[in-house]
Amino acid sequence: MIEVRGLTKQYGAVRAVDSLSFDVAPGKVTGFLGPNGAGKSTTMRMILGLDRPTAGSAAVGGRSFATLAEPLRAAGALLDAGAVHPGRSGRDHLRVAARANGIPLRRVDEVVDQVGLGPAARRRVKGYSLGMRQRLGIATALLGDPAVLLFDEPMNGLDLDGVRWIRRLVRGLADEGRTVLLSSHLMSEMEQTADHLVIIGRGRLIADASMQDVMRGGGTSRQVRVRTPSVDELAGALLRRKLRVHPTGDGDLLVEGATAATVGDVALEVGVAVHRLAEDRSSLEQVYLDLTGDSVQYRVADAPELVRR
Ligand SMILES: Nc1ncnc2c1ncn2[C@@H]1O[C@H](COP(=O)(O)OP(=O)(O)OP(=O)(O)O)[C@@H](O)[C@H]1O
Repeated sequence: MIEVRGLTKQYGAVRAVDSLSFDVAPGKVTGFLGPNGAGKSTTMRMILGLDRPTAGSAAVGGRSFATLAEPLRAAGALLDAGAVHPGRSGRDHLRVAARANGIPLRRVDEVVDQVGLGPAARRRVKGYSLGMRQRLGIATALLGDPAVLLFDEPMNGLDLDGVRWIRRLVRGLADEGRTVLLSSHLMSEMEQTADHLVIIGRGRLIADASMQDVMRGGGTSRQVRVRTPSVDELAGALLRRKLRVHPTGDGDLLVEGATAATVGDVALEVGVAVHRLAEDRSSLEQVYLDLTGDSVQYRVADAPELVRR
């Protein structure tokens, strides 16, 4: 469990993180989203005790991370995959980290296997591709077998196989009951991976809700596509019910702000045949753009159910 309460970070004139409060629950993948500069990395660094908050607090497993003697056992993190001594082999890097944290050295080979670093573990980090650095960073995070994991953009630099691997890895870690906080700007990946979302903008909380609720909250752009041989009749009936209807180029109708059930019921009432009926689900990307766009303030006010407190 991660508990963030009133967390604030001021850098000179810039308020990078502004009174942020949220929990990251165990057994789930929590996606951490926000535009560039929103304060995600700063928040993660404060959770890990790497940056001192201007105000507020963050606790990992009920304790302030900075006070933990062997932090890698409490929480593992991938923050900056470049932050490894380039002259060391991956394996040596892991051995140093294990020793410093009282972790048995046999864990080194276990995590090397787990992340699929293979023989590359014995080569100098200097020659690693970005993908290999990401795997090494993740191996370091897993070393202490921690209950809490923070991954900042772990998919960066990975090819499709690597991205799929991360998806399975974080899912597996959450299914084992661990707390997983994952930031990524890859919306389609987030949509497939996260159970819960914390979305921030300009250092402030925009949404803290399940993926389902966030997607429902984006329901303003929900529309239904319907195909009928009686286009005019159905369009007329829908318009009489104050629904907005647009013909598509290929003979279907798009009905805004309605569910498939509503459109189906209207068709039944007026006795017209329906050959196809489908809800166009908004993508997380669209919902995210709506939430983090310039109208953020209004959207939040419009959708208070997306912020738990
Ligand atoms: N050490 C620092 N000194 C001054 N300003 C900083 C420092 N670190 C971050 N900032 C500023 O704080 C704000 C939040 O940055 P942060 O890196 O946390 O955002 P982010 O959401 O992680 O963005 P990105 O997705 O681009 O990594 C930005 O305006 C950034 O310029």
